[in-house]
Amino acid sequence: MTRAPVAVALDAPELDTAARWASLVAPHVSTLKVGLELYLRYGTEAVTRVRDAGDADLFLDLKLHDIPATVAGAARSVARLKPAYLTVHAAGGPDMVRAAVEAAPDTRVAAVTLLTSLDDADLAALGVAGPVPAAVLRFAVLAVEAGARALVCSPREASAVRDAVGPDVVIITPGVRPAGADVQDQARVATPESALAAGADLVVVGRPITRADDPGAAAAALAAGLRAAR
Ligand SMILES: O=C(O)c1cc(=O)[nH]c(=O)n1[C@@H]1O[C@H](COP(=O)(O)O)[C@@H](O)[C@H]1O
Repeated sequence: MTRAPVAVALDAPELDTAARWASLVAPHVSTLKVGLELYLRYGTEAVTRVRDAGDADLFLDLKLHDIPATVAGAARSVARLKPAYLTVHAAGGPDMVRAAVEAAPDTRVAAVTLLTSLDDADLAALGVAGPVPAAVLRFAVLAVEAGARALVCSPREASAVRDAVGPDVVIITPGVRPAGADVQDQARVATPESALAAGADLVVVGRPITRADDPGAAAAALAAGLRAAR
């Protein structure tokens, strides 16, 4: 059975916990995501342990955002780990995105458009021209023109982003919640089924799976829901 196009966000303070989650969910999902919480504490050991725990693609979510030379150096530092995906912030600008792409040729650099925790009021307060869907499209197109082969946006923008960037760019959507689940700090959310229907290739789900009583069962249920919807 093919595994569901889901990246489980292994956001835990302890590597043992993340490795346990990885082994429970990996039979059901395509991708395991190591983010800042784990990587800043454990470094490359986090990647090695998660890989050993679960056979799945590795998504390294470091959200790099700095001047181009610094991001190139950072991307080079982790490129040897050969993650399937590495995130950078599109807001760093096209030169920065290009620097990451060139420094990590064997990895799909994924440009984060606008964090899924932000809404129109946040954009106004930050002085970023909105509304959200227009800003996401702007960042998406700039990042793809700079060489990004993957984009991160919320499911709500996925369809417009797909129309703008074509079929070859991988669209990744966090801000995903099964119907009725607590949205927590996410502002722009949708269900996993509607994210895929809108054109997402990979949905990112963290707490609804990892904080469930049985993360393996939660991942299996989510995967089954996606299969049924397709
Ligand atoms: O790059 C990401 O993965 C990301 C981008 C974004 O805009 N929003 C977002 O939530 N994420 C990540 O996706 C995961 C969402 O986790 P949950 O809210 O627990 O499902 C976290 O690991 C976030 O760091």
